[in-house]
Amino acid sequence: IDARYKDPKLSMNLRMKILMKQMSQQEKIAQMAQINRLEAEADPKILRKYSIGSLITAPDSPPGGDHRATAEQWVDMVNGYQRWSLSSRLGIPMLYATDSVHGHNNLYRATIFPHNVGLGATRDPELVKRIGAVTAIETRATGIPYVFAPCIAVCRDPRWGRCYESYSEDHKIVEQMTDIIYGLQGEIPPDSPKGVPYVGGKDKVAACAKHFVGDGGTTKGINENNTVIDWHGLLSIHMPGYYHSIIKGVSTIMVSYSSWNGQKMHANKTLITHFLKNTLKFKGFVISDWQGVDRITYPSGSNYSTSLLRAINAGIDMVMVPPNITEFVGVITSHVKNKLIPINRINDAVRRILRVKITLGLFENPLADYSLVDEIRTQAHRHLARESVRKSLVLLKNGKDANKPLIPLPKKTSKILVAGTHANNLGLQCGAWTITWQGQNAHNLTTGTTILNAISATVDPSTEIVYSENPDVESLKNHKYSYAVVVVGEPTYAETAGDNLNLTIPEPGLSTMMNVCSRVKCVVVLISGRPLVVEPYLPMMEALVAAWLPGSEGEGVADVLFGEYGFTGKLARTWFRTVDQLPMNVGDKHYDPLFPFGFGLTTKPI
Ligand SMILES: OC[C@@H]1[C@@H](O)[C@H](O)[C@@H](O)c2nc(CNc3ccccc3)cn21
Repeated sequence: IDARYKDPKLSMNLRMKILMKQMSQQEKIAQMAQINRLEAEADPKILRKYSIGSLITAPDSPPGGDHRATAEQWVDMVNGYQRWSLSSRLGIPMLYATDSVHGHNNLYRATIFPHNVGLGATRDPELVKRIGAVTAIETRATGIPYVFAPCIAVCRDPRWGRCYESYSEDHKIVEQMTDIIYGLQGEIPPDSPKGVPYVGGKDKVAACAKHFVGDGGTTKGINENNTVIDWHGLLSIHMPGYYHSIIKGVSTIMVSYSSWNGQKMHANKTLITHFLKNTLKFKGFVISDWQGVDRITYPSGSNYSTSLLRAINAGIDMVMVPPNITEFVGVITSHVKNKLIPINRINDAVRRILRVKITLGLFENPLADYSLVDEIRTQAHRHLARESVRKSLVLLKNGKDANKPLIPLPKKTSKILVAGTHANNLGLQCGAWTITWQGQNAHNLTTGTTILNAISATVDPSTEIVYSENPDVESLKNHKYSYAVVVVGEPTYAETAGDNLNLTIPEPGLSTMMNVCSRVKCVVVLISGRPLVVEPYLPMMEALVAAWLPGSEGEGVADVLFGEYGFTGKLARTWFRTVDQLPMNVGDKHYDPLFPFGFGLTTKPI
């Protein structure tokens, strides 16, 4: 074995050449697989037998299945797999991946940031870059060098279950927010060749711009469905985020489950190879989504061999969770033998994968250590998340009489009511992709500060706080509350589970809001992944705040409610009146929103 490919003193191209020359065809093909870590857990020897390219922490599979696993346990788990990979013939390190889409959200105690819908409302790319840097540190602290972020979808219909993963309906905001890549990967040096992946250091991670392309433009927001739009529309709305990500050195790009004008993206050679690789000169690797190859056919997996042939020839370099590694290698080997997949397609894919691994320094530092575990959930990280929450909240109404604003709320008063399902529930305020894929309606899902905790910590000690998730009408008669904070909103949801055609405020939150606000001067804090139907209830609200999915640092909500800081957030999404107006986006000819794109009342800090 000529092991000089492990020598960081050699050039990237020389190292790749030396390595590829020695790789068997089977070892090349196995590099194109990203297997579910549970497959390797069941039979770790496959990591020695095949030179498997990558492993994924499928959502809901923390170390030992323990959702409260410590950072050290994550490091030990990742290193365990890596040692098996290093014991393979050529010892090519595997690339371990996870979804850190709003902080390292699979890690218990990690700092959880607002989901992208809130970050778009901050209009602050510099803030988002800092969020990327913290996310990289907390992810690397667990030994993981690759994340499936940022999602740069341009959500054009809030009925889409993933709309909260999109920064905005306006591609210009999405383009700006690709600055998160500088935080995740490090700032690409100015003399770097365009389109080439860049990762700058052991506290940085390889990023993944997703989901290519048009994921946010499907009909009625139906997840994984069809995006009907002409070439100009696709290029001007859904594509610009990818130019900007590539210029900023993004290492990988994930393909969308959706179709463009009836053609599955996972089989679209024109867009993946001719446009992304040849026209935009993207030099990192293209990865499928989970079973995205299987879903080329309906039912999923009904003709895996054909799906795999079409996906690889379309230009996909790495396949996320093939059914099993043996079949994956077998099927592709036979397609190559039968001249259905050209060997230079395999070589192109492997070169791209190795380029990212070498850029990451994975060969010289394949094993992680505990050196960053004390960087998790530091005060500095919590303060950044709290700042993000403050800047993401949008004040939509402040006073039935605009001359008598309710916010900033007085800290010192006799008695206040805090009500609502979302007032004291960390799981609900973080949303999905938190500890578990779908998230959980659980108070102590992870560590953090609920909105109730934050209010209690902010008001004057002499102020009495009454907390009731859903106060009964009796208790509201002859009340003595100076005002009420009513925190209600959506359940947690991910992907198709979040598709919703009516977008009403769910019960019991709606009733709680009506019971309280018809009797007590109230500010409603809406915890949601998108705009919801509020027009009929506006008159009874004294004030209304869109808080989106703020994450673990609930103090950011109290900070602006009580005037520690002023409201500055601006809508990054049009707030419709009724769902039959949808889709309705800024710039449309017929535009009659309840609150327009860019709307947001401001307040002065006290
Ligand atoms: O988690 C990996 C990817 C994620 O990065 C994509 O954005 C998303 O489309 C996506 N969906 C799944 C499928 N969901 C799943 C949930 C729990 C266990 C296994 C798979 C995986 N992934």
